[in-house]
Amino acid sequence: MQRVINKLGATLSASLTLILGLCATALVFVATSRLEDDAVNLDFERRAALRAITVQRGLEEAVQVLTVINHFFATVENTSREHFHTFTEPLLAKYPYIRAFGFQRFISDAERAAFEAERRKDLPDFTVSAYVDGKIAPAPLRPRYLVVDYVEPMKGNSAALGLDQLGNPLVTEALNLAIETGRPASTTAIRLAQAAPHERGLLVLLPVYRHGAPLTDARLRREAVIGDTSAVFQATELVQKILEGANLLNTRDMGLTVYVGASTDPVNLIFRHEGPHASMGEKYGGQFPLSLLFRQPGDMATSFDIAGQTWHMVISSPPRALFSDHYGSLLILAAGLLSSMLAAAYLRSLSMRSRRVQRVVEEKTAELRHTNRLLSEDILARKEAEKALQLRHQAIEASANAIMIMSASEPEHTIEYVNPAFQRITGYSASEIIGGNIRILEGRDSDPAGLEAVWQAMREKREHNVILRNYHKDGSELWSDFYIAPVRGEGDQVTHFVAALYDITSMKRYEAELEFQASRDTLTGLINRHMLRNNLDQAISSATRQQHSMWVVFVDLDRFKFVNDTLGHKAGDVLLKTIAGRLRAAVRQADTVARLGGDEFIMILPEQEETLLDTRSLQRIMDAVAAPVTIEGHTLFMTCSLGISCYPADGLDGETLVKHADIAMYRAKQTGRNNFQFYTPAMNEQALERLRIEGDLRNALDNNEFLLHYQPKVDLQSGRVVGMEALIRWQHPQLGMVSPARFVGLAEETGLILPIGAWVLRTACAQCRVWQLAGYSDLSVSVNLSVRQFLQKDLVSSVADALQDTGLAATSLELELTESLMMTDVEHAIGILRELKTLGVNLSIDDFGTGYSSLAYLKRFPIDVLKIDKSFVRDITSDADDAAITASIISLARHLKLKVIAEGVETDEQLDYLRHYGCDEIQGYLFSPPVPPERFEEILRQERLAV
Ligand SMILES: Nc1nc2c(ncn2[C@@H]2O[C@@H]3COP(=O)(O)O[C@H]4[C@@H](O)[C@H](n5cnc6c(=O)[nH]c(N)nc65)O[C@@H]4COP(=O)(O)O[C@H]3[C@H]2O)c(=O)[nH]1
Repeated sequence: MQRVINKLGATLSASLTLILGLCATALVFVATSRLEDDAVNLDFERRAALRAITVQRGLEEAVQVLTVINHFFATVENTSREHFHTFTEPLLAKYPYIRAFGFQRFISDAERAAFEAERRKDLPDFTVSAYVDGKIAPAPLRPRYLVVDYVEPMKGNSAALGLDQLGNPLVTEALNLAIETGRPASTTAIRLAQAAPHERGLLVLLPVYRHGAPLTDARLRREAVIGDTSAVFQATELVQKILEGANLLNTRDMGLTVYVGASTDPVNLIFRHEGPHASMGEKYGGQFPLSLLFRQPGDMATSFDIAGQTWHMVISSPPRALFSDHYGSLLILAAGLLSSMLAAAYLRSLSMRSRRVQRVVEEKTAELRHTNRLLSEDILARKEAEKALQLRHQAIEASANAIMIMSASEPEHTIEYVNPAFQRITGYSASEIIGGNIRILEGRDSDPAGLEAVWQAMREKREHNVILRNYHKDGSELWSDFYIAPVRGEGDQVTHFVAALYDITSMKRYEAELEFQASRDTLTGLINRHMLRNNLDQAISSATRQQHSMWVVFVDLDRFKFVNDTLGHKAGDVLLKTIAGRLRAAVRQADTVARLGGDEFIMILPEQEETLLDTRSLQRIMDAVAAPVTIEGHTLFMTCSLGISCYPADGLDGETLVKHADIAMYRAKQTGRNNFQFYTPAMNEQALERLRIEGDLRNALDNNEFLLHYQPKVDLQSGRVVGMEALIRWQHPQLGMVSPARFVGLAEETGLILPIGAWVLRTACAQCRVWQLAGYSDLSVSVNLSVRQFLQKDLVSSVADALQDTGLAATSLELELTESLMMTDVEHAIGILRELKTLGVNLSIDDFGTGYSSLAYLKRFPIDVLKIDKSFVRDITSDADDAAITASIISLARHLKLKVIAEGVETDEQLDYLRHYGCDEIQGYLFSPPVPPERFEEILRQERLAV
């Protein structure tokens, strides 16, 4: 298709070139031929004009000859025939085209005969004659005659003698004109009598006037005219002679026709000089088609007046010598045609050649293009490969991860390349590491198994991924996610290994931090419950391995809730942090201190070779907790209760050990707090029971299972019952009578102590009032207040309500508060106590001496009674310390003007001792245990009876 198009294009191009060439040639040719035409025409015009002017001048000159003859007549009067002959002879010789000179004379008819007669003297045949029917004959009669009188040369013209010219209108017309103008006048071409019939001549007349006659105007001239001189011109010869004389007839390059007259009427034709161009075809010599290419040559026609007669000349253009006239243009045409054709041919051949070349070029181009395409593709592929390589190289260089390339052939897998990140991550520069191997990153804690796995993978030429603990050049830990992969070269041979080392140190640190956080108690920084389990397991494992025993110590702060509720959680947190720090400081480094939550802590104290487990360590713990703590201006005196379980005796797993330590701690709580208790299996039973009764406790109040026992208080001076302490009892459906020691703590933990306490208060008040109304008006009742109750916001109002509702006087009510409760936050306690005192109730400190009561604070408490704890009373007779403490308390109370009462008096010795030291009241089994109301009433009655 392309070829066809090309071929067509070539042909078109050649044709176009030819056409263009021809057009250009034609244009040049036409322009040139026009120039040539113009030149030829100009030449023709010039030559035609030459001929015309030659003829005109020749005729005018000929007429001038007549003028000369006329002048002769005018000047020579009575000119004779001889004169005439003599005068005209040289002129005729000179102007051979003048056929004859003549003199015509006017004669009247009257004069005719005489005249004829006269002339016949010389010329016997002379007659006034005229053409009649084409023949010369005596002129018909007429008034006047213009008779040819003289004629020269006679030879050949003698026939004209005597001819009357007036019979010839042409002559008369010319004569009139000559007279009119005063100038020579010519006839048109006329047949000459003296010439052959076909010959035409001209008769030019110039009037002859009488001598001396005025000739100033036409009339005068008419009057004066006597005849005329004439010249007979043989028109054809005249023109011929004129032209020959000017050498203008020796060429036939142009035709020439001369007419006497204004038109080219053939009648007027007097001369014809044939040119070569009778017709267009002749004109161009059979080159008619070519003649179309040239501008048609025009004939030149010109008219002029000669002796009043219009002459007309037509000069035909000479035949066009196409090849001579248009040599240039034809040459241009030929050259143009030739060159166009040659150009076209050349173009065509060129185009053919060009087509061939083009075809070849196309083929070559296609091949080249194909090759180029392949080359381009190859280059592109190479470039892309290079680009990809460069990109990869740049990516590797820019990689945030350390990348190294190691030899696969070297046994130690020499490092051949490391990227910039390698130095940044490991601290080793390329120059330091290249040539070495990855062992440089290993350290004392590197995972041998992990490293060996990497080397094994390289030996087996496979990829491997492992988390390694490497080391930075500066010795710092460098955790890396290490990935290694073989690089295969030709023949699938492993030539290198590429290793990427993702620095996960910060991630590991973060993990460790998270782990730490996850293992730590956020408040205290101690390990938490979760981590405790691990530590316990490890400690158990260790103890098992070493066959050592181990203690698990459950530490519970006493009265922490009081702090938390009174000072707020913030203060509680500060307290916990302080205690945590103290606990940590109180034990060895190897020991574990964990916080379970709230105010509960677990300590793991493993036995060590050099330091065997000792209860002194427990005391150190308690002492650490007991040191005063000042928070927000409040000085707190905290105590704690410890429960200890021992591995392996009390349990073989962490959970059991903690549980048993908890039970023991609970036991410590039960036994008055601020002490430690070792776990015993019996405690376990109690704990189980505790769990059981906890559920029942919730319904006990609704089921009216509680009741109050009253223990009398006896005034030592009077020996009378002055009051009683209300002590709660739980009549459990299954367990029977349950001691408060078994459920009060639980009630306090569960919050049930509040409704229970309220019930106790109201019941006790009511009972006291009943008994007062029954006649024991001085009777007072004391009620224990738990921590929760003490911290209850509406404590004062609820107490007031109870008093009001029962009708008991406030002074008949004594509220017993524990020493440790008040000492936990003295200021707060003082505030509550003062409020209670506004009601008028009595306040006593229960269990006095068991806590860390500060005497300085004690005097600030608005209390009324100190109650010596039965633990002192119990041993006052056997323990000097207890006796001294008891005596001191009594003394202190007296000093502070407080009533002092001793509880748990069981023996007379105790009673004596107390009495001796001035104790005010006693309470104890010696007089009466706590008893139901009925029994108490009996005691009251018996006493009254005794009195
Ligand atoms: N060994 C011995 N013990 C004697 C003797 N005299 C009295 N007791 C016991 O000593 C305890 C005195 O009560 P507490 O110190 O207030 O100690 C009370 C008190 O703290 C608490 N409690 C009892 N009733 C209530 C109550 O209604 N409310 C509150 N918050 N606590 C109560 O339970 C604790 C124990 O109460 P109880 O078992 O009734 O035990 C009573 C009583 O039975 C004696 O001579 N020898």
